[in-house]
Amino acid sequence: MGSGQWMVERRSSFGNDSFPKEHETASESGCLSIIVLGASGDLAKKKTFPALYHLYRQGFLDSNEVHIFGYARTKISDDDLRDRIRGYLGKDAEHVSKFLQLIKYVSGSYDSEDGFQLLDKEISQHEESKNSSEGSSRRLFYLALPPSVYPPVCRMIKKCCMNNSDLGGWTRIVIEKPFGKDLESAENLSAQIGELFEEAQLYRIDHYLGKELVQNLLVLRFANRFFLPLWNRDNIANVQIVFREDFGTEGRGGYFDEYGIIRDIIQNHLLQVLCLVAMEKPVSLKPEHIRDEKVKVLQSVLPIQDNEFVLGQYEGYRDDPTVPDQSNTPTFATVVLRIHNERWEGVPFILKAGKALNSRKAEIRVQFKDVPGDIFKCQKQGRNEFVIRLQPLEAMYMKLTVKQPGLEMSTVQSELDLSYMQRYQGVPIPEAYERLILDTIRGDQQHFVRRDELKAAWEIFTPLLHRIDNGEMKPKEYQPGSRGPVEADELLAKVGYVQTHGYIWIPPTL
Ligand SMILES: NC(=O)C1=CN([C@@H]2O[C@H](COP(=O)(O)OP(=O)(O)OC[C@H]3O[C@@H](n4cnc5c(N)ncnc54)[C@H](OP(=O)(O)O)[C@@H]3O)[C@@H](O)[C@H]2O)C=CC1
Ligand SMILES: O=C1O[C@H](COP(=O)(O)O)[C@@H](O)[C@H](O)[C@H]1O
Repeated sequence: MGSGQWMVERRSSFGNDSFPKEHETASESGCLSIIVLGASGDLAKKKTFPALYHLYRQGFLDSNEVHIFGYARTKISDDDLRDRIRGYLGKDAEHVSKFLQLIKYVSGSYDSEDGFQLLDKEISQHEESKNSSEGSSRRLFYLALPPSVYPPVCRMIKKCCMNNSDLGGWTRIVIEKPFGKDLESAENLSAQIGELFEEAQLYRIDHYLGKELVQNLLVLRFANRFFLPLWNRDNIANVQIVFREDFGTEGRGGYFDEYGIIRDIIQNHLLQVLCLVAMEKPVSLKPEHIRDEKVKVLQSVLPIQDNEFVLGQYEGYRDDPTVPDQSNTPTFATVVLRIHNERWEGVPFILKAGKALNSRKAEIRVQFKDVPGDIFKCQKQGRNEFVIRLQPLEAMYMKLTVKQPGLEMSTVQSELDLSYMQRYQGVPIPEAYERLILDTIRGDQQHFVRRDELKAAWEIFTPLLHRIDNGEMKPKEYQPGSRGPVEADELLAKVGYVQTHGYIWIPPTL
């Protein structure tokens, strides 16, 4: 699908221009209701409400016009909900308690009209209390719920909770991943939701797109002359996009076992990062132009080869009582993707993700080819590598060979280092959810996954996932706290990644 098919909402304050400009928020005048569905759950408590609190603290949510509603089946009072989330908000008791007063809880089921009619009544009362003219109010529904209930919840919202939008008001829906389990189920989900809402009303959130250094990727690539001529198959040997966690499934074993590491991390978070690393320059920064380019890259990915992936499961994973004893679910995977286009033919994109490994970090490693005609005989010391550390300790560093300081003419591996903590002292880096929720209020879909993008992403992984689901693949066992299965390192070497021995990047200290 091309950009022409996507309807843009009339009152999207920033969606169509390059960078959001703070002053443009002033044009949003109707009162704003933010409804967190699944308010009793883990994501709501740990991410959604804290993000809303931080936006409130920074003045992006004005208490004169915003009200927040929690909705779930659990029967609790407003104060019970406030007590559940208080501890996740911060230490400033006065602001925390003012924020909590903005929250009201409504209990109801996800598939019957009673609860949603009650919710609508509460929202309308809030809108009336703010003298918001009908048609100008804004309603943001955040589905912090398991995907199985998205269709009934969307039907109920459509039936009971829509507001008029004739004076610039809107109703928007934020949907959490996983968006389906394979191509068919994702398309099915998209079709059901698509019958109810326009694409411009749907915000499929992938929180990796809200991370500071992920948001920096397009600037880095397209605003710096350094990178333009180098960013291609002539110079780059391979690209790794890596996610590691040093803990296991931690109480989410039941959820995780149904999905596995490919659906939980690789098909969404890492693939989104790949798109931004590999896509061509968009015509402009309009969301549709960017998303058009992302779709093109995804559609250029070749089928995954049998000898280009390794699956793993950490020892002890099945001890979790919510995980079946015979579970085949991978907690680790390395998958090599090949992009069949002029820029990337022959360059392996290695996506690696694992739970219970030896460290917690997410990074992109762009490894350059060897310098031809090595007069310094320095090639064995390692290749140039450009590393973008997404977390923790956001940084970009470029591993390069320099003369060893001193009288001798010898070479050593060193780095050009842009560590954010040192370079941007005192500048807070916003949480991904904070930024993305603000985008939804502003109507900027740039950092959200479009329906055709989602389809193309599932097309890449569905054949492999089906083979895993059918029990055709047995993951290799690895020790918790290790690098993962040794076969994964062997695969890396086979596709051309050259590990630098004896060099470790040490984040600078203040
Ligand atoms: N937790 C996390 O860190 C992350 C979560 N996500 C995604 O966000 C969404 C919410 O996640 P999370 O908060 O962890 O999920 P939870 O399992 O905590 O579910 C959220 C709420 O949904 C209701 N619920 C749970 N199971 C069902 C069910 N089978 N049928 C109907 N309602 C149910 C419960 O509320 P009640 O019973 O009160 O109605 C629950 O409090 C999911 O799609 C998840 O994949 C994405 C990234 C990270
Ligand atoms: O979506 C998910 O992400 C988290 C990791 O997020 P991060 O921002 O801490 O890197 C992961 O733990 C979880 O399994 C997954 O569902």
